[in-house]
Amino acid sequence: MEQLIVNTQNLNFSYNKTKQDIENLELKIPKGSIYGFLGPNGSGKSTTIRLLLGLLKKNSGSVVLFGETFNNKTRLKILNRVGALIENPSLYDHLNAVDNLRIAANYRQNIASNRINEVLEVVKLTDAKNKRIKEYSLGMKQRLGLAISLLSNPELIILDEPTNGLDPKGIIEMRTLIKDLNETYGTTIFISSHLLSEIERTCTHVGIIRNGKMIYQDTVASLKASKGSNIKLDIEVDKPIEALSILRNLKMENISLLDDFLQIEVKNKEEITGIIDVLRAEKINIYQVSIKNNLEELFLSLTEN
Ligand SMILES: Nc1ncnc2c1ncn2[C@@H]1O[C@H](COP(=O)(O)OP(=O)(O)OP(=O)(O)O)[C@@H](O)[C@H]1O
Repeated sequence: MEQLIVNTQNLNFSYNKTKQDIENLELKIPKGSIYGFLGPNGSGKSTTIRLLLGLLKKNSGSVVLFGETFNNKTRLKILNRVGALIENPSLYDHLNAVDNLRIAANYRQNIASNRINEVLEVVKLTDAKNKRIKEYSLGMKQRLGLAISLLSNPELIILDEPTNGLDPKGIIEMRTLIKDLNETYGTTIFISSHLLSEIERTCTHVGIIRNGKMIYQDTVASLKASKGSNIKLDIEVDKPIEALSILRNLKMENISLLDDFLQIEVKNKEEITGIIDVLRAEKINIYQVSIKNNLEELFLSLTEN
């Protein structure tokens, strides 16, 4: 059986009596996975992370990390094996990366002096290590935050919305870094996001949370397999009503019209070429053909109230 790095059982928490913010949560993060924790805003991702790190006190249930139950006695021992980046890292703006890392290292136990250069290398900030943080981009700050969380060589890294606010370049750099850490060092990574596309690209496992309840938990491959095999298309044409009747005359099913778009469901990609050929032969101008992301639809249907 696969080893679980994080395992919560019947975890319950509420900020106040008016509502249950986390309800019977069973979070299961396998060793060596990149686990994406996905849910809309306010679904309970940050609260769960705070419960895992002992920053909030649960009402009931248990939190087991590395096979050990989290409590006052085991807290420090467990947290020594965890690195976390939650919200924006707190950095000293007027100091450079090396000094920031030195200060952070002083708060931790037994960090070897060469570890600072090692983590800078891992997050690809060696060339910028002497620059002051006020000259850093948000992406560089996030990577330095990650470097700080790597100082103690953690077996588990927890990242709360690590790509929030980053530009496309910053997002790609962070994504690559996460995958490299997982592949090179076997680090288990827990990453929260409200973006399915982010999780789909980076993660091996996924847990979907809504209103504090886990509503789906499996591998990303299983989630993709459950989306169904039909392909949904939107085709924008100049004469939508004519195009609709041409295709209906061909006995095509699953066609409808929304504004100037034909919405069609086909069984395979070859059918798409066939449809385009028929429409072009009838002098229908095609402006765009887009394939809908079925996974996105599945996520929405899972998370909609
Ligand atoms: N300090 C707090 N006091 C009271 N309620 C809170 C507090 N922090 C969060 N909540 C509530 O708890 C629920 C879960 O919030 P949480 O921040 O964990 O969600 P989230 O999934 O991380 O959302 P986001 O993506 O917006 O960060 C929400 O209903 C939120 O309003």
